[in-house]
Amino acid sequence: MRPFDPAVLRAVPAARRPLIGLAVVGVAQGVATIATAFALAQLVVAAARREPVGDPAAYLLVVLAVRAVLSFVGETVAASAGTTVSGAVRAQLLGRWLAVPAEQRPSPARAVTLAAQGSTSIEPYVARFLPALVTAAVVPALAVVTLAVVDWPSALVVVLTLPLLPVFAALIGATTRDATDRRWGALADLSGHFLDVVRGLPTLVAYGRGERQVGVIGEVSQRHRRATMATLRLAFLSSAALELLATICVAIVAVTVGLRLSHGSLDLGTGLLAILLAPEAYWPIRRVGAEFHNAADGAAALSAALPQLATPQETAAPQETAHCPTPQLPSDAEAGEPGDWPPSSPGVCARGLGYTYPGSEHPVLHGVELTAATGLTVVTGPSGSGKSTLLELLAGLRTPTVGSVRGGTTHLVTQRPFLTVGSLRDNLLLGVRPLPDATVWRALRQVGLDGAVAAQPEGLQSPLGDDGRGLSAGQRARLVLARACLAEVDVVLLDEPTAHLDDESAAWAHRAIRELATRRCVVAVTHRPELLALADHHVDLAASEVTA
Ligand SMILES: Nc1ncnc2c1ncn2[C@@H]1O[C@H](COP(=O)(O)OP(=O)(O)OP(=O)(O)O)[C@@H](O)[C@H]1O
Repeated sequence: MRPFDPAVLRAVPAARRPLIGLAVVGVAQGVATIATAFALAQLVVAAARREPVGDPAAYLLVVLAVRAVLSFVGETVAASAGTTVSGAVRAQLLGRWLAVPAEQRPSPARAVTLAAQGSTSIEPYVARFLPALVTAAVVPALAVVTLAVVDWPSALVVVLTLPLLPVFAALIGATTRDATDRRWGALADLSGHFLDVVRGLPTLVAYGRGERQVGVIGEVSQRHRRATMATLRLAFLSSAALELLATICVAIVAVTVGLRLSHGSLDLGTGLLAILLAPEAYWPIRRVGAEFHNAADGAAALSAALPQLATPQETAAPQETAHCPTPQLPSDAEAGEPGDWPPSSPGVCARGLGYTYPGSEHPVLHGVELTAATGLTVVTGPSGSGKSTLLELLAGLRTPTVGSVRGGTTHLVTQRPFLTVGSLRDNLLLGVRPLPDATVWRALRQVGLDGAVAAQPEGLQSPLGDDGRGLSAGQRARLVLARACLAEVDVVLLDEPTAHLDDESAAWAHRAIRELATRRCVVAVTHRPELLALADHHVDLAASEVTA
């Protein structure tokens, strides 16, 4: 975890302008700070010597006005930079995770933590810590150079004592890093556990195990609380330590200036300037130390996000590849090289397909051959034989360990299809271009859901809760089947589309799938013999062979 990693500028292009803006304002504020010390010293000297104070006072007012304007601009630029960068990181993370195969994505718990709280914590890091870092880089240097010109003994004291602050800050930072890492680990555990519990809550309640989770979540939360309190204790202690050290250093400068003033070896103006400039050399570094604790989460989140935002890793080359003919059955002679295959060509083809989950030693799929064109291809096999994995490979969500997949655009209906808060219409057209109501009703009719939707007072505009709340499991299954019918893709992949349906609803759905297969390539995983009976092609993963 570095205070600032320039890789951010490469990985998040949207961060460049705001961060450059922060640096420019920071330098201008540094110059204005030094000018204020000069103006104040002049005014005090003029007043002490009973000289006219009009000019120095006007000069001071102008400098203070400039500082006020710069401070306003600085706060505005910092606030906008914070939201811009944190929003850009979140958007880029989500875009990247959607673009890469599942095995290159972080675990759901880590992804949720990084995209939600992690990205949010980047905001204070950019808005508060980075401006402090710029000030710490500019103001002390300007103060020391100015001191060296006007009063070199004071400059010498500052140069000798100033490095103590970063050294202390670095020592404290190293301890904070461990505490922050522990906190992040506890937070990821908490998020992951909470996500699992919320997902499995209906099952846990059904089996009377819901209450037990209260204790488990309580225990994980306590771990997170303890880690947070440890970080806070460190933050308070380190701020106090840096404050004390800086105060002692300024006092040393002040005492030496005072002694020389009383000896008459230093004039009032120079002594005053030295006393005004000395704190300016220390406070920016103190502020960095204080802000670092507020921003430690953001810095940790950014360093965790940066590798994810790096240029896409080369996906592992398949160990062996096989020629994949066009699935426009059945002529191999018509097939070009795989690279010649137009992406929008209907159908999908897998050759010598094998897949091993990361971290596992045993392949789930091995040597699967499948060629599917317009029509219905049914995949069967015992539970755990890799049917869902095969659909994810055909959809391009996973990269085959062995073999190759070629195919047109796909629409995958998983066993846990995504339904979101919104109207029925929104959910039906999710990921589909806007379509007229008549087309939507036709799709609903095909799956036998038109009656239930028409019975709702608001029809297609009827609201739906998160995860399809408001519909039965069977209605949800038919809704996502209707959505698949509306999707303008080459290949529709269905994972047990009628698993939760009664026989009558299943018959509706089977008819809809059969109708869809007259114009699309449909690959359906099922345990239902009725759907198998409608298939044009059959892939049995138990036997790992194709029968027509
Ligand atoms: N994310 C994962 N990481 C590791 N192993 C996994 C993962 N998902 C599935 N598996 C394993 O891969 C195997 C095949 O799983 P898959 O879900 O593809 O089977 P399936 O044939 O669809 O089963 P079912 O008919 O019960 O739905 C199983 O042994 C499962 O434990």
